[in-house]
Amino acid sequence: MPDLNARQCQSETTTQQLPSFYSPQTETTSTPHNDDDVEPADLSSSANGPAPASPTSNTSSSNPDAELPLRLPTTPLAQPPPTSLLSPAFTPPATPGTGTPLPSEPRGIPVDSSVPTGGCGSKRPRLLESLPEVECAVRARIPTTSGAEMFLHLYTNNVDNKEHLAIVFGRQIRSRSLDAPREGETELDRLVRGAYTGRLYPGREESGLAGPQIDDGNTSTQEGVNEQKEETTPLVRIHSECYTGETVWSARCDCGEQLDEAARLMSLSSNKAGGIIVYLRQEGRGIGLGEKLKAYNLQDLGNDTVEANLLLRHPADARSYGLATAILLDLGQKEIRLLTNNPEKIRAVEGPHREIIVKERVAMVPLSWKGRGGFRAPEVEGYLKTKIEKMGHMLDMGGL
Ligand SMILES: Nc1nc2c(ncn2[C@@H]2O[C@H](COP(=O)(O)OP(=O)(O)OP(=O)(O)O)[C@@H](O)[C@H]2O)c(=O)[nH]1
Repeated sequence: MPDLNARQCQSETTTQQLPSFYSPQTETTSTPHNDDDVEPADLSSSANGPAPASPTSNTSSSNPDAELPLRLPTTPLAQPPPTSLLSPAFTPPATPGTGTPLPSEPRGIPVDSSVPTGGCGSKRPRLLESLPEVECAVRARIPTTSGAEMFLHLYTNNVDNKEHLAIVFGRQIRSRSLDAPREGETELDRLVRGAYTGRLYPGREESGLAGPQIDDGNTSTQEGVNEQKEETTPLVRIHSECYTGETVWSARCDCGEQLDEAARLMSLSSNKAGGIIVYLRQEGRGIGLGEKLKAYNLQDLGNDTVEANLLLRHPADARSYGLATAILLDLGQKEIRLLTNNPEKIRAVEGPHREIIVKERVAMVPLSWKGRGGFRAPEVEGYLKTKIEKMGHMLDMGGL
C-alpha cells in the first residue's frame, strides 16, 4: 500500500518527537461538509482526551452524564432520513472480496502496548479481571462468492446470550472447544457440529478426531490440532456488528467496507498464516440498533457521532472485547496482527493479563483515500473525522 507509506512519512515530518508508527492528530481542516455539520469549537478536543468543559465545548466531554445542548443543524440536509428498518434477528457479514479490485499485501506497523510509546494510544481500557468462558457450538465450511473458503464458527458464552462469531480463513486454525469430545455424542453428532478434520463428503462417517487423524493438510496430531505449522502470525480483525453498514448499504460509516477488506486480505493466497474475523454482536458500538438510529437522527440535527451517543446518555463507546480475547485463545492464538485504527482495541483485546499479544497493527485506510474504489459521502467523512479527532483513531486526516 504505497500511499499508506506516503501518509506515514508525512506524519513523521510533522511530529518528530513521536515514534514512526504513531499517526498524529492533524490540525482541523476545512472539509466542506464538516464545516457545515460541526462547529469549529467542537473539533478542538484532543485525541488523547476530551477538551475541558466550557459553555461552548462541553459537548466533547466523555462523561455520558454531562449536560449536552442539542444543536440545530446549520444547513438543511440534501438527503431525507432513511425509512424505518426492522431489526434483524441475525446480521450476516457482507460478501468478502466485492468492490476491492486490487490485491495488495497488508503492511503492519509494530506495536507494543507494554510501553507508553508503543503505538497503542494513551488510554487504558478498563478490563475485567478474568476472561469470559466461551465454547464453539458449531462450525461450517462457507464457500464465498469471491472463491475463498472460510469456516464460520458460532460461539456461546457465559456473559450474554448472543451468537458471537469467528470467521476463520485457513484450515490450520482450529477451535479447542469445538474439537473437544462431548459426553454421549456419536461420530455423526461430531460431523454435524463441524468437529471434523479434512472435508465432509456424502457417506462420511468418521470425524477424524476420535481415532487416527485424517491428514488435513495442516492439522497434525490428535493432541496438537491447535498447533500451527506456519510461523507467521495470523491477521485478526475484531469487528462489531453494524446492520446499517453491512446489510443496508449505509454511507454513514465504513463498517461494510472494513469487513469486506479484512476478508479479502485474509484470503489472499500469499497469506499463509490465515486470518480470523471475530464478529461481535455489539451493534452501534454497544448501544444497539434502535439507539444507533436515534443517534443518526441526532447527527442529522447537527451533532457528531460522539455527541449523539452522549446526548442519549450512552458512553461514546460502550463496547468490550473480553469475548474476542477468549475466542482468539480458543482458536489457539497467542500473537496476532490486528487490523484496526483504534488503539483502545489493541490494549483491550490483549486481555487483563496480556493473554494475547498484538505484534503489529495493520491500518484500515478507507479504499477511497487510496484511490482503490470504495465510496465517498459527507456522512462517512464526518464520522471518520470525529473518530480521528475525538476517539484517538490512528488515521491521518490527509484522506479527508
Ligand atoms: N453509536 C454509534 N455507533 C456507530 C456509528 N457508526 C458506526 N457505529 C458502530 O460502530 C461499530 C464499528 O466499529 P468498528 O468497525 O469495530 O471500528 P472501530 O472501533 O471504530 O475501529 P476500527 O477497528 O479502526 O474500525 C459498529 O458496531 C457500528 O454499528 C454511529 O454513528 N454511532
